[in-house]
Amino acid sequence: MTTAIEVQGISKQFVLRHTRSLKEAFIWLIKGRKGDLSEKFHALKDVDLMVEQGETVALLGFNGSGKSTLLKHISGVMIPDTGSVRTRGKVAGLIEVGAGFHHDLSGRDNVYLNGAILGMTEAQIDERFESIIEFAEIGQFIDTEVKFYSSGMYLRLAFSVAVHTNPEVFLVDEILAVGDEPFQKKCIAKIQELAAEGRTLVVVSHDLDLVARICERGVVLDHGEVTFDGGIHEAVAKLRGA
Ligand SMILES: Nc1ncnc2c1ncn2[C@@H]1O[C@H](COP(=O)(O)OP(=O)(O)OP(=O)(O)O)[C@@H](O)[C@H]1O
Repeated sequence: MTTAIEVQGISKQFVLRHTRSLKEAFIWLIKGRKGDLSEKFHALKDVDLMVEQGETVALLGFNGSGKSTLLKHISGVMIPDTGSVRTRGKVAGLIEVGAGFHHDLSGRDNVYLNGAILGMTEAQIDERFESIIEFAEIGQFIDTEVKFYSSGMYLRLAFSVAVHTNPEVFLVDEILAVGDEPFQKKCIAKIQELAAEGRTLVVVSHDLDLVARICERGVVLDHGEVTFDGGIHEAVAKLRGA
């Protein structure tokens, strides 16, 4: 088996409070700048995660447990303080929906811009363009600036571009909640199709019934630590406190 994602001992700290009162800063100065003036906390603590090619994994946990932070490390948009992340093959992430979109450009231009950011050549985008707008069902709005799109339209186009990059590893963060029901069904079907083709999938979602349908493995995070890693049904049961 080939490893698609290898996360080894990663930790990530965030600064809780950047600003301090003058008094606090003064005391800190006269005490010889001892300690750290900013308050920090660990969003991820020594997390290990090995995912084999073709595995479908759900990252589960309560709000603030570190799921999105871990996904951002896998996608490469965040760098860990310690530890390492390695991925094999093309990774496409639907993490911050339409993050690569430019508001003042049309849907069409954004398909090219976003497609290029996600590693497609112009010729590949030309070839897949019709299929991208067809899947997104954007139709006549393709030449409208995306700042006038509804959040659902934005999502459709972003999702469509991402799936058309033919990623080996597909990362999805809670985006399925944004679209309407028919589009959600279509996205889920597409995700299942990618999984059936042997693509690697990592999904973050609070919809436990949905992830149980899509994923085989569940990784539960709690305060930045992995507390369970195993079968999806057991992971869901753990989270539900069963
Ligand atoms: N850029 C950042 N700067 C400071 N704190 C951050 C940053 N990103 C995330 N955090 C904090 O890290 C913790 C973990 O956040 P994360 O978004 O990974 O949680 P999550 O498990 O995805 O939560 P949710 O289910 O609410 O989406 C939270 O307390 C969050 O406030």
